[in-house]
Amino acid sequence: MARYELVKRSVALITLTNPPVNASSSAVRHAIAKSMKCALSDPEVTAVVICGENGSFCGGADIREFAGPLKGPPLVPLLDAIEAGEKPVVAAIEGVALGGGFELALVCHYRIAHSKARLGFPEVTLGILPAAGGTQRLLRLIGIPAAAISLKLGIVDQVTEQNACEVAVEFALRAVAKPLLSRRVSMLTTRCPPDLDALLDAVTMQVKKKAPGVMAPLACIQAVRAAATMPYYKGIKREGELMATLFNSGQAWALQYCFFAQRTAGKWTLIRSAAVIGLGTMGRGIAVCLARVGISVIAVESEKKLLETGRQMVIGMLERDAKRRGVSASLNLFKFTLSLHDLKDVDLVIEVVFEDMALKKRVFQELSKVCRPATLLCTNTSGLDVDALAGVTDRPHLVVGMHFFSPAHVMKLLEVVCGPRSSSETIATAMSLGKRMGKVSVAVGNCPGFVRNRMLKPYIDQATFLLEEGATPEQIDKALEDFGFAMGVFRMSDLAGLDVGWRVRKESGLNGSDVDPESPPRRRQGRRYCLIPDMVCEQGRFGQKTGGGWYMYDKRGGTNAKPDPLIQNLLETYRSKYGIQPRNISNQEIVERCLFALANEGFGILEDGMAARPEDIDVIYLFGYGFPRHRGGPMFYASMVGLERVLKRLEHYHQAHPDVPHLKPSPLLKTLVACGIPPVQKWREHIKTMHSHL
Ligand SMILES: CCCCCCCCCCCCCC(=O)CC(=O)SCCNC(=O)CCNC(=O)[C@H](O)C(C)(C)COP(=O)(O)OP(=O)(O)OC[C@H]1O[C@@H](n2cnc3c(N)ncnc32)[C@H](O)[C@@H]1OP(=O)(O)O
Ligand SMILES: NC(=O)C1=CN([C@@H]2O[C@H](COP(=O)(O)OP(=O)(O)OC[C@H]3O[C@@H](n4cnc5c(N)ncnc54)[C@H](O)[C@@H]3O)[C@@H](O)[C@H]2O)C=CC1
Repeated sequence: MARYELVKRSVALITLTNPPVNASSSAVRHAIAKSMKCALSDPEVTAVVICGENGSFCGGADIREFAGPLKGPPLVPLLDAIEAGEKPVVAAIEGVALGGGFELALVCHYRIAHSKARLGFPEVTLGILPAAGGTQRLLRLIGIPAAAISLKLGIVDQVTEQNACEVAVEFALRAVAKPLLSRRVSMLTTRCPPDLDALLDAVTMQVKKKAPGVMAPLACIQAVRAAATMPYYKGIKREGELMATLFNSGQAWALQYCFFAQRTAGKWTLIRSAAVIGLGTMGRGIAVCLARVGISVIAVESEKKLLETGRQMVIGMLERDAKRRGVSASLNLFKFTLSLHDLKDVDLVIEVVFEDMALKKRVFQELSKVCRPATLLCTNTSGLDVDALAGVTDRPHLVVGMHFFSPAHVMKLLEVVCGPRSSSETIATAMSLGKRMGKVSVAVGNCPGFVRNRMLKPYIDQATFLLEEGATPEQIDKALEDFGFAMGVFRMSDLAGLDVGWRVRKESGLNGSDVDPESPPRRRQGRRYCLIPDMVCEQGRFGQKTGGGWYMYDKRGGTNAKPDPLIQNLLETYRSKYGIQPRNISNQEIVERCLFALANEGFGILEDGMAARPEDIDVIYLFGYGFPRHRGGPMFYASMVGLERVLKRLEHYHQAHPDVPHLKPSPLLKTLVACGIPPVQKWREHIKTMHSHL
């Protein structure tokens, strides 16, 4: 609830840690009290900085605790002790410092605020008033009446654009030798206008007119009068009396109820029950994601034995997950069945059977018959046409893709695939269900591979072409890992499984019996094609799960990748068979060809209207492929390299490899260069919205 650490050898840094807004719950107050005691008693510590985690200083008291008996250290003595301490305390304010959070900042001897920080006392909207000295201290600091900018008023000592905490630590070091007396706000005298009574009477009239019958604003005016006319110790007593009256009033209860009701209302959900069809690799994880957020799940398999295996896997995953999160496993939310007829009442179905269009169509036809008319029908296909599935149902507007990534209960990304007939409500429901499951949901258009996998193809193609030309999997992976990826393309493919892509290539006629026997070597469907990935799969090497793929592993499921002489051998034989003279390939060429081809496809996707914004593509790659965050995502990276350079290099590589269409610069990239290279946030202004599929 608060982290305590020593920084710069002599500054105690207290970080409030109570997400989402670091509200000062009883546990947080307890942690502050303990940390302050440590800081004040440690001779090494010369100054203290208080800040909040995740960009929020403190959103005030934990309003949920107002409903029960008051627990934990009371705030007033805790704050008084901070102010009275003999070591300078600096508040580093980012995000919000509201209510009790602002009161905490006011007892600090100095306040450093980020320029976007929000400070204030919203208590009146909850039917109470700032009752931990807030009314007394703020007025002593800024006088009556007051309205202007915090810095001018002297509420904060420094406004910064940088990390407020780092600035505060430096500030604290400089404050060590300075006297603290004048920094204790409760010791100041309130600056009052001569006509105080008239001013407060006028404000009272206004408040009565604007909010007739509402108690809290009137109590605030009385507290202001106390701050103006009484010494601090009497003023705070008066503030407490006013709070006691308000705190137990029906008005406070009603207003606090409204605060949460407003937020609960926003969480209205259509989905209480769902079904998952197919308990293989993906179905199990998806079932766990649903149950984790309290949705009851009917899980369907095709055979008794598979159902039992699936059941055991799901239960195991749920139990491990619950243990990790310190909650009890929600096993009672599950029903396992072999019959689709059990799905007649569910709100939503996610189909997760094999990637086979004929099979999926049969499932969707059957679902149309058994599910009630309002049930949403979703597919986890990794690339099949969502609209073709919608077309076999009686409700194409209620069909949408929900494309999870493996392992589904871990990976954050969810692509919500919008078919041309998916209704806005259907898309919105899938998006909000994704959010509810803790996913980062991105709406994408219905094109082969959608966004992530469509972009992955040119990226992987380039890597395999580089293999043909003379590179090794290790060299390519090393170059990409040096760029920032946790795993290079081959190690990542071994982890995901090579058979998935192999099956997709077979289905699209790129290998197997459907290949045109007249095709020239290393060409398919009119373009360059590398046969090496198929040859690896033909040897039963599917990656980690089979103990070998692009690398060798010590056992099936092993993760320790070692270069495999067998692959080296295969590459040499392949090159000599096709008369390829291997050449030295630089890391720069590896990174450029893989990443510029990736971004180039991204431009194509934007142009086709399959993603709404470059930001969407970057988020897909950050959360769905581990693109190094410090590079911003493929589109942002392209903008940082400079679009002109990306264009030139693509032109260069396309000239060298004219049979690789993915290297041909996309028209949108050319347009952006031609119109002065706008920043990434402005690209959408140059995308023809008439083509948008979203
Ligand atoms: C004999 C009787 C004697 C009685 C004497 C009584 C003495 C009692 C002494 C008590 C003295 C304490 C004085 C004090 O500290 C007073 C206070 O501080 S009251 C609280 C003042 N703060 C606020 O009013 C802030 C409220 N929050 C907001 O305005 C917004 O949430 C905020 C701007 C911070 C963020 O907005 P946004 O980004 O839009 O997010 P949400 O609004 O959706 O919120 C996200 C999430 O966080 C929950 N939440 C936010 N603030 C609080 C909070 N203060 N306490 C608890 N929870 C909070 C919010 O509910 C959302 O969660 P959900 O799960 O979605 O609901
Ligand atoms: N494996 C992956 O990394 C990813 C897969 N996908 C997609 O998810 C879907 C499933 O893939 P996986 O889980 O990997 O396959 P899988 O082969 O592991 O599991 C499929 C399951 O569906 C079951 N099944 C088949 N027909 C059925 C029927 N009529 N009724 C009930 N169950 C039936 C099978 O018994 C099997 O358990 C595919 O469309 C795939 O393209 C999507 C994203 C990633």
